[in-house]
Amino acid sequence: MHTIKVHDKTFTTYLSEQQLQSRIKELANYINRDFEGKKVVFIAILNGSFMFVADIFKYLTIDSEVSFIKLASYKGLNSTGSVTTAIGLDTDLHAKHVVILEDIIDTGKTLHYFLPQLQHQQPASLKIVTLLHKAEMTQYPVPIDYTGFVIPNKFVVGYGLDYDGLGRNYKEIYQLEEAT
Ligand SMILES: O=P(O)(O)OC[C@H]1O[C@H](OP(=O)(O)OP(=O)(O)O)[C@H](O)[C@@H]1O
Ligand SMILES: Nc1nc2[nH]cnc2c(=O)[nH]1
Ligand SMILES: [Mg+2]
Repeated sequence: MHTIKVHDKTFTTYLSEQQLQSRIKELANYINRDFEGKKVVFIAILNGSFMFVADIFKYLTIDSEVSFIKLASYKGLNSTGSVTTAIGLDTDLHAKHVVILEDIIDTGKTLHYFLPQLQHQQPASLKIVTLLHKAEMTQYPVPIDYTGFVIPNKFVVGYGLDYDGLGRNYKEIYQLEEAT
């Protein structure tokens, strides 16, 4: 088991690079199958999703556009209770097939806040992909269509996910060590 230190906290390996990459390839294949012959606009939610989006995109074989938006709700280890939009949507989604790409769905607040803004544009279809889902924490209903891994209620970093701005630059995902 490998440990890393991010700020004042210690994290241990939870998902290896190999586990992540093979699951991401599977997710891409489901999307390729389900949207065969269609064009899809992927909406990537920054910052956390940047590595996931870069990797899943390499496995897509359908016509794929991408548009980035920046939402944030977390400070340190906890949800702040409010979601802010720092970079908004610049793409018209009317009658398009839209797929949201998230790194993690935890309380569900971020997407619960954002989904009505997308639905308002009346896309032809709207699906959600998340690499990680902290299922036992999700209090806001979010209709997830594709999940990489259901994970326990422990704070994770790496592979795009941060703890107070740091820790995004790892190929693996790490879990917070319990205080003893
Ligand atoms: O389901 P929720 O409880 O809303 O949590 C999920 C959100 O939290 C993280 O973003 P964060 O606010 O940390 O912003 P970041 O991606 O810029 O780190 C993550 O990328 C999701 O967007
Ligand atoms: N880095 C990180 N961001 C999150 N946002 C919501 N849950 C988490 C988590 O466990 N880790
Ligand atoms: Mg964050």
